[in-house]
Amino acid sequence: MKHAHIAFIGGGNMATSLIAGLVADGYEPQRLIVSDPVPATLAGLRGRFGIRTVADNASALREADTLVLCVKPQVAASVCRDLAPAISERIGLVISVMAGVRETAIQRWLGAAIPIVRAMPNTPAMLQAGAIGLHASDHVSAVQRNEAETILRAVGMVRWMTDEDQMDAVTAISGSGPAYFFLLMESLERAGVALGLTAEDARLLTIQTALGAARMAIEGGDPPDVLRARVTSPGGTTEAALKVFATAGFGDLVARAATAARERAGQLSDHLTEQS
Ligand SMILES: NC(=O)C1=CN([C@@H]2O[C@H](COP(=O)(O)OP(=O)(O)OC[C@H]3O[C@@H](n4cnc5c(N)ncnc54)[C@H](O)[C@@H]3O)[C@@H](O)[C@H]2O)C=CC1
Ligand SMILES: O=C(O)[C@@H]1CCC=N1
Repeated sequence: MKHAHIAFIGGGNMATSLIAGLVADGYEPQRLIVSDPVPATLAGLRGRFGIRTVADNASALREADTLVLCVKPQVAASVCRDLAPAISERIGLVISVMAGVRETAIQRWLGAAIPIVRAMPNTPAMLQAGAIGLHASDHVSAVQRNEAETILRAVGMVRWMTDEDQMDAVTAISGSGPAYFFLLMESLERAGVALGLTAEDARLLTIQTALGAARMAIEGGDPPDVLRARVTSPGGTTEAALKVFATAGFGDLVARAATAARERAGQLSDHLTEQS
């Protein structure tokens, strides 16, 4: 399949992750263009990937047939309104990765009846190990869904959501999720140092353990509770540690954290929907 010409509006962390994944997947860099107001950001992207860059958003659209909105939700309205006059019929698809920004709001700001697919990737997309939730409304055709899926599949595993509200849950679980695992790694590493390991040993043992556990969960076919039980010898060390987690309400804490993330996505959405 011939690759789309993709224009990324905003060249920050998420755009960089997506571009890294697409280039690694064989996308021709010349088919990718990024606009961002920060010259150093553009220079970094050019140097790293050999893609094209521009400082103003409208000129990024000149040759593009697909637009990927990668700016912060807080500037979504002004960026989309400024883009509106540059939207032509050649743009067949808009993909938004913005957390908590509804399709109807994007449609309204762009002022054009243009097919919009919402995507919620995460930063492991840069290693093509992303977890991505997608949602499209009924008026997005199968061909357009397929195109969005092809782009996002280049950077990870894709799951379609039937209800746009579920995108806030995806944001809370996998969009923000890498940060939760990094927090656990940081804490385990610190604990290792407190228990007498060198900083280097604590870090390497922690991250290799995270990789090994993730690979077992993905490749082994057994669910995490079965894998956990296998590590936990009766009366042993793991049981002693897990009792501390259970007593402190670890499961509830994780649920509360995820709920806070989902509520924040909802707040962003309510706030942005009010902007005309
Ligand atoms: N970082 C993450 O893990 C994830 C982020 N997202 C979403 O991706 C979007 C971008 O987030 P990040 O990349 O993390 O933020 P970021 O701050 O790294 O990138 C945003 C970029 O937009 C640029 N920008 C600011 N104003 C602009 C304008 N008027 N026109 C064009 N570019 C402009 C900034 O210079 C910056 O490079 C957000 O909406 C966020 O909700 C979604 C999934 C995961
Ligand atoms: O923290 C955020 O708002 C974005 C969305 C998901 C990950 N990062």
